[in-house]
Amino acid sequence: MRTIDDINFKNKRALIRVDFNVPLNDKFEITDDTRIRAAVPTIKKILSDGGSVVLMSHLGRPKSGPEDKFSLKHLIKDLSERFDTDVKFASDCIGEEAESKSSGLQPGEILLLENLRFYPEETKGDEGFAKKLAAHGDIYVNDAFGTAHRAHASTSIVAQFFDEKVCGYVMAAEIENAQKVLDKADKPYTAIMGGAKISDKILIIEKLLDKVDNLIIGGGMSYTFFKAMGGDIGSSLVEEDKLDLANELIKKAKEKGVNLELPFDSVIADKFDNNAKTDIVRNGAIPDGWMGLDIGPQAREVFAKTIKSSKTILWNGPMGVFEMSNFAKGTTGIAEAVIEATEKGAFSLIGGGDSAAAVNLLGYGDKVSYVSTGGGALLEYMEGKELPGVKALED
Ligand SMILES: Nc1ncnc2c1ncn2[C@@H]1O[C@H](COP(=O)(O)OP(=O)(O)O)[C@@H](O)[C@H]1O
Ligand SMILES: O=C(OP(=O)(O)O)[C@H](O)COP(=O)(O)O
Repeated sequence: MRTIDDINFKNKRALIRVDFNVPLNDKFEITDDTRIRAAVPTIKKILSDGGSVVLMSHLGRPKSGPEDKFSLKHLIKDLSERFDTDVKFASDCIGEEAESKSSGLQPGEILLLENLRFYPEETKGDEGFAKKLAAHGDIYVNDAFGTAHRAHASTSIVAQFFDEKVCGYVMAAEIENAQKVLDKADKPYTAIMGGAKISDKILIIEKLLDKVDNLIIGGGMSYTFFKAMGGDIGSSLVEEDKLDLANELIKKAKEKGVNLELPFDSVIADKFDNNAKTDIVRNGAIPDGWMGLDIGPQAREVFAKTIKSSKTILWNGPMGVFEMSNFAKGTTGIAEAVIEATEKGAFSLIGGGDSAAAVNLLGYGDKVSYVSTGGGALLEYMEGKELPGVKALED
């Protein structure tokens, strides 16, 4: 795959697909800038060549058109400070305003486009929409590893409109690092999955069962499994149409001799609030009106033991709603076990927007082997899949 180092960007406009899907608090402040920080060297190389930069990204999962909370305008101040320049902004990613701003860019200037997902055409991979995006640049750069598993207009379809298409430094480094584990994972190999994007990530489990010795499932992901086994989960997060698949996966794990660990207990709450009333109960026995928001103390202990005896660890998805301090113990406990294993020589790979945020928030970012900007993308790569965002650069 060609990289930005193969190109001199002098007087060229680079259209860069970045993954600036960063967590924001209720004041729209960035709470973890890992994904932005990661993209800085790519942007700086292009600017120092004498080129200009058009940045495009999604933020969150807007359902129907523009929504203020998903606007990329919230990132302008951070980017302007970071690059010590007035980053320009187009309040629509396509159309006259955006085109006039991108065509008027001077060397050294940066333009940020509004959230691509304000158009359903983005996730549908619409060719007409991709062509309009392509008009913003002379060279296409994909540096959005975190979104490389999506065959969307800006991550994959757009590439066909460029003679020059290359990957940025984030993409190159992520692939190189993930490849190392894919080629040789020392055993015992343990995958830890959690988080909230159940419908996406549960599909990855089957393939991972061929690779790992232990599979730990915690966080929001676990309740679909408990419901599938006939347990009571109250109003915990669940993916109703994945119950059969969950049972199937439990069976397959047994057949393949993989040690599947689900959390024995949960910290439950009577509402989705840090100040909610809480209790600790056995999983599968959550009363109506209560929801599981973190793994419980017994689960922490059992999971930690497995993790500490592992030689390769792949973790995506927090064990609970770590953003609220009362539901962060599970994620903290697991992070500490991962660090202990790493200190004893294990290779630990942690990925995902929120997982990276959790690890950095705890100040553990430099104590694990590698923090990836991708969660779903990393898991799909580790399952052996070709990522559409990477394939589009090779075609
Ligand atoms: N039990 C739970 N109930 C609801 N949300 C949860 C639960 N456990 C974890 N989460 C949420 O999952 C989110 C992260 O999920 P996900 O996007 O899949 O991870 P990542 O971004 O690391 O790939 C976090 O915001 C966290 O609050
Ligand atoms: O946050 C992301 O993925 P992740 O939650 O797997 O880390 C990426 O920005 C992709 O977002 P998407 O899962 O809404 O396509």
